[in-house]
Amino acid sequence: MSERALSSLTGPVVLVGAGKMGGAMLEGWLKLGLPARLAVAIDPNLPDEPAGALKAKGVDVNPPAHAIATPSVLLLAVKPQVAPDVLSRVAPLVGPNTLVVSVMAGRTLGFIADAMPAGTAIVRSIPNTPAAIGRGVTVAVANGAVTADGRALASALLGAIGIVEWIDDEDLMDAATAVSGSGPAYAFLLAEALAEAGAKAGLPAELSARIARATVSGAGALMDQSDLPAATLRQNVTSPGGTTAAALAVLMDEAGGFGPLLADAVAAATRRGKELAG
Ligand SMILES: NC(=O)c1ccc[n+]([C@@H]2O[C@H](COP(=O)([O-])OP(=O)(O)OC[C@H]3O[C@@H](n4cnc5c(N)ncnc54)[C@H](OP(=O)(O)O)[C@@H]3O)[C@@H](O)[C@H]2O)c1
Ligand code: PRO
Repeated sequence: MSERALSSLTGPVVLVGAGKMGGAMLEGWLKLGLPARLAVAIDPNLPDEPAGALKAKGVDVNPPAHAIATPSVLLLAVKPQVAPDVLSRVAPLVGPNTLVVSVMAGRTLGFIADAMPAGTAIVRSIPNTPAAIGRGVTVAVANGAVTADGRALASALLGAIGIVEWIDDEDLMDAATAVSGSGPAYAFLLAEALAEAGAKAGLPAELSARIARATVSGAGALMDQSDLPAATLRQNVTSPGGTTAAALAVLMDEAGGFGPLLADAVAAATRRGKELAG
């Protein structure tokens, strides 16, 4: 995190919901220089182990509300389904200079604004779990109350855990959630399904799982380090008349292949995001 971003923090960064996503983000910020004295985590039923790990790093975990200074940043990382209750509880913490950053799928800027004091600066974002290793992708949109400084602070915080793509049209958030927010699950499912397919083809199950996992992560790493388009990397594997071409004839079938299946999956996730808007 840049020194400029850190120095703009006059109050704490308060994390509401220290689960998988919020916990990974806080971890990333601490690693990148956020002083633990500026980190507060609110998660009333956080199990002893993660709570102890945060406390050991100096994070203030579940302090009484009256002991929390007005936050510079309030990060909302609870499940969208509990948002109405949780937002009404944390709204009194918000001051005129607090930047509220949400990572909740579906919940709109308007919904969050309605729960906060009038004029609150809000960034709605959707990160993904590779954030835990600094390789996240976050898509973000700001409401009209976010100043240039607020956007720079959000960029620094979200950029500390990977790349950030700002959009102006909030209507695109549910589709972005379906692609990059949920996307890591599709890649992990590919590794699982490839392992099962290898076992069905006669490989010992554990060997199949090992080589499938290493293949999916190796292909991702190759794509990361290459400037070539994904299609070219695919073509580089595909010898004319060879084994890959035989597999791709199935996977690239226009009616039943990967393309239409993934389009259906992304459409389903996009619809679910709109339902979660409430
Ligand atoms: N996981 C992802 O890949 C991902 C990606 C992008 C965005 N998101 C978004 O991130 C948010 C959290 O998802 P997650 O996967 O991290 O879920 P999670 O692991 O369940 O984290 C949510 C945390 O919030 C806690 N919580 C519940 N009620 C609370 C309250 N009143 N005050 C403070 N904390 C409370 C939960 O505790 P209990 O377990 O005790 O209920 C849990 O520890 C969701 O809105 C999701 O849409 C997730
Ligand atoms: N995980 C959250 C969900 O499944 C949001 C994107 C990834 O709803």
